[in-house]
Amino acid sequence: MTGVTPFWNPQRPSPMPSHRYRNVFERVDVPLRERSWPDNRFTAAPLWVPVDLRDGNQALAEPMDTARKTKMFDLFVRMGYKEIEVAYPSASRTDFDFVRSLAARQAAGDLPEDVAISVFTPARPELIERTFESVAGMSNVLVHLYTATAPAWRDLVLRGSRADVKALVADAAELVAKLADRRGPDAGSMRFEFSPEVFNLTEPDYVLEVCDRVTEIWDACADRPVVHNLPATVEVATPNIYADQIEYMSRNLARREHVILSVHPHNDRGTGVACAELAVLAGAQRVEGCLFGNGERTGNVDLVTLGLNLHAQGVDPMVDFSDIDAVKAVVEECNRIEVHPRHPYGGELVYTAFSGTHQDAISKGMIHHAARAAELGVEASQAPWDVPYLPIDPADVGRSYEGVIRVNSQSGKGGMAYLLRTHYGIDLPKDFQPVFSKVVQRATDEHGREMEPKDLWELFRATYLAPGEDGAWTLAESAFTEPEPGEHRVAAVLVRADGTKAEVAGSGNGPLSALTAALAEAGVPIEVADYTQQAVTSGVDAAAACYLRCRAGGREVWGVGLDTSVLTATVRAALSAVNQMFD
Ligand SMILES: CC(=O)SCCNC(=O)CCNC(=O)[C@H](O)C(C)(C)COP(=O)(O)OP(=O)(O)OC[C@H]1O[C@@H](n2cnc3c(N)ncnc32)[C@H](O)[C@@H]1OP(=O)(O)O
Ligand SMILES: CC(C)C(=O)C(=O)O
Ligand SMILES: [Mg+2]
Repeated sequence: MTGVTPFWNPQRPSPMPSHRYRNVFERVDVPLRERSWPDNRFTAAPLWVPVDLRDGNQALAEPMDTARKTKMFDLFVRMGYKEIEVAYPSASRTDFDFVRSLAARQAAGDLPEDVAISVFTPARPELIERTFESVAGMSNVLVHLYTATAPAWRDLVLRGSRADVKALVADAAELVAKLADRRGPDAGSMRFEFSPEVFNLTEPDYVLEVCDRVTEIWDACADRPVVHNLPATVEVATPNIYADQIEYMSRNLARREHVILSVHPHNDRGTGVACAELAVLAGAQRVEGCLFGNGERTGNVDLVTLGLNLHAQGVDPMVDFSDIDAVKAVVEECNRIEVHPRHPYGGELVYTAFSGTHQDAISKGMIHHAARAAELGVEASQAPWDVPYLPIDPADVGRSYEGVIRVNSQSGKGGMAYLLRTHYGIDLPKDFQPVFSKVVQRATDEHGREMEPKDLWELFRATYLAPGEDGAWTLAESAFTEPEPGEHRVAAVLVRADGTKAEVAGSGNGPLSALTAALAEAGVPIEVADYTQQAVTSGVDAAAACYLRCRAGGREVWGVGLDTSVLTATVRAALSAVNQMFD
């Protein structure tokens, strides 16, 4: 991209001082000229590690107490996470005590043996020692050591040269190894993780050197592989750059077969998920993140989105999201932060269409899906999913179809027809849908609000059913007979709009034509252009629905009747039309 504005682009320079920031290429040059990640594909889930109880927790205005931490930890276990970062034990008594509470639970056999407990520490001897105290007696522990390695952090925060920072890390790694040895042969198993904080802004040759030194100190081997976790602590570049950085490390790390390559993207540019996904394609085997993306500033990468992105591509995420709302409720309660209604997969509105064309497509897609499941002889929940505009079946994550279509002024006929069909068992004839849709549009334009299914039903009832049931023109008495096969007669008392009565009779080749003949005799002639009768299977208290497209005096109206008997539904539909025509 050049800075020259082409003739077709009328945009002008903004008043913002963009020149103050450096392009990432000036800061990190990854010596990778050919990459394999663009051609790689997902075939299996990486190891997911939730860091909500440490990284997410450190970003909360009110950090979690033991009760909230326990609730979230138990959720992770239920969901199937096998490695959980639980605390920064040297940071606070709360964090330390929480680890001790897990130690007690582990001793009591109340923690699954295959769940590793990770604790986080900076490269400061007294804090490392405190961290080891917190996990005394525990097994299946991961000690996670970190130090920033990027130039600005070396110069401004740690105030040391490349060699100084490497020595700081090496000393800390040695202390970790020593304290682990001191636990003795009977102590439970312990593994190690190292994070060069701000990896993504660190010179590739230097970060490789630091990581390799740690690998050596911790003597990475088949029995005790080392985790190297490469964070995008502050996201600064497009995801392809991060992928290049990860592929470079994956290709060049020493004892690669004994290194578990992990990533830890944050979301400052809003591309944390893309970074994590490309990093996995580039060789990462493990991903740290938080549920719904809580974390410092714009958050850690979102493990819900990552997991369900895999699910949506046919790859098992190996973590249970089948009750997403239960997961969300715990996360919201523990973090005291609400999940946005548009949040991928878990937001309240993400399986909902308000717009007409989307609703039409979803409605058709759902009918097709049900038919396909029947054809294959499988449950709808097991049939291949191809419903337009819904990347996954909401039922996979425990959502009902209730909110999939919601009607407002942006909606069309498909949406309201879907709601009447699914909530009230009423399947409006195709030609009738645009007619009622106009009525709905008028109402939504007027009040500007959403129409819930019950509002829609009320509008339908008031517009079409009420005129046939208690409109101004009524049939006081009626007797339908069939003296000969195919010859139908009706004798009735019609009460006119002004309250006067007329005795009328009519005959025809069916009850409806007999009735229209009688109505014509009474001065309310309607010509039936279309007749649709339908069984109602659920929703309303009626077995039959009748729809009549009627004409009179150059006008056309639809009469609708519902009843347990087909004949009464037909009579009501005719009166519905009469009352709309002759009001
Ligand atoms: C990217 C990340 O998420 S990193 C994790 C960040 N998380 C947190 O900070 C939450 C918990 N932290 C805390 O509660 C506190 O910071 C504590 C208890 C750990 C330490 O508190 P304090 O001793 O008061 O130190 P403070 O927080 O000011 O830390 C700054 C000092 O640590 C040093 N430091 C920071 N990170 C590291 C590290 N990874 N390794 C070694 N030293 C470090 C700094 O250079 C600075 O040293 P200086 O005082 O010599 O200049
Ligand atoms: C893994 C640690 C150091 C971290 O949270 C980060 O760098 O974002
Ligand atoms: Mg982080």
